[in-house]
Amino acid sequence: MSRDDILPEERLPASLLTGFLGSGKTTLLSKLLRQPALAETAVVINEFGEIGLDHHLVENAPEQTVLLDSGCLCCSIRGDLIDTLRSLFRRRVKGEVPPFKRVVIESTGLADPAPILQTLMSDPLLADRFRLDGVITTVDAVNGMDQLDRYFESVKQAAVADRLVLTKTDLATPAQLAALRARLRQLNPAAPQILARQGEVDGAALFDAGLFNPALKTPDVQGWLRAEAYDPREADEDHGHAHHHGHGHAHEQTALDPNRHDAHIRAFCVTTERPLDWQRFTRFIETLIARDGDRLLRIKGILNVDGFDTPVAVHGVQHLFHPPALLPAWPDADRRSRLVLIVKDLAEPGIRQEFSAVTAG
Ligand SMILES: Nc1nc2c(ncn2[C@@H]2O[C@H](COP(=O)(O)OP(=O)(O)OP(=O)(O)O)[C@@H](O)[C@H]2O)c(=O)[nH]1
Repeated sequence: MSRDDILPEERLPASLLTGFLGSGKTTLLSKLLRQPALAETAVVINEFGEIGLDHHLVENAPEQTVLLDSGCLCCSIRGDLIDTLRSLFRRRVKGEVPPFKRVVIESTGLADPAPILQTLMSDPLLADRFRLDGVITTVDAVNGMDQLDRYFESVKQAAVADRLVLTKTDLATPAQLAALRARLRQLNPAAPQILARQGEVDGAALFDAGLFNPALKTPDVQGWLRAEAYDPREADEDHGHAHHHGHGHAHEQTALDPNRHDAHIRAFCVTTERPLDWQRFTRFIETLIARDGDRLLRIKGILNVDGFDTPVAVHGVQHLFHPPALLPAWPDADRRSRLVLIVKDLAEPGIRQEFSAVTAG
């Protein structure tokens, strides 16, 4: 790892828009694309049922939209996604498509987000040209509860989100909305919950969720990591645009109903004040990946590494880790290493213990 590993900011941001079948992805996207700030956006759509609406969207933005129609994004067509994104970039360079500044990949409602994220991270050409801006997950305010109960994919999509958009809020009762929000906050404490009606939301709340914020021209560690959201003392605080009336509903993950899929997911943050020995940290991560890679839905972190004046950012999805990036500066006076983990069927205390061992004298 060296300064050469600093991620180039000029790569195009790519957002993954996911969410259960019929949860309002296309409605949201078609409204978003009408916002001036998102005018220069290319869209890659994975068709899977409900063709009519998606075609409507394609008609709205013919040159910037590429349709992937070979089935479910998460299984066989990873190669297609690679080819599509590569070709989109080539066409952009040749001037065959408008010079888009960001990409949104709309996945099928049944997709597991992990392979899509891995594709962006692992294909060398794509990783040179695109950077993951964030995962945006739509959750139906009326049917979301039931979908979370019944489909583990739906839980996963919500758990790994950087932004949660609660759709169809015009149809939900206040009680439905409050219950869903509390559940989502427990599942994913860090993601701001944005309320949408007929796809109307402020695009600024959904994009630029990544580590590199072009507007700030500097890494936005807080916005990306949101490590404080995992602190139990902060758990009742309002995140993002959420308004809830803290009656103690979101704090302790221990209260999870064991019969729910949610009980398989843990989202937590491990921290340490002591600078980390890079080799020991690497061993810790490598062991974790080798043993539990399938269960690491997402890891993000900022590390204070012994011998480095500035922090190192790490980001991984399951077995795949992005090359660590040495950032130009610490964002503030807080020099603690912070590692956020979203895991499935992995015991939090065990990981905490292993992480402490990395930092033990
Ligand atoms: N009342 C109401 N209806 C909505 C809202 N958002 C979406 N819908 C409707 O819900 C249905 C599904 O919306 P889509 O945008 O097609 O959902 P999707 O997630 O793209 O669906 P798939 O591509 O099939 O997974 C459509 O009939 C939309 O008009 C909303 O905020 N309020």
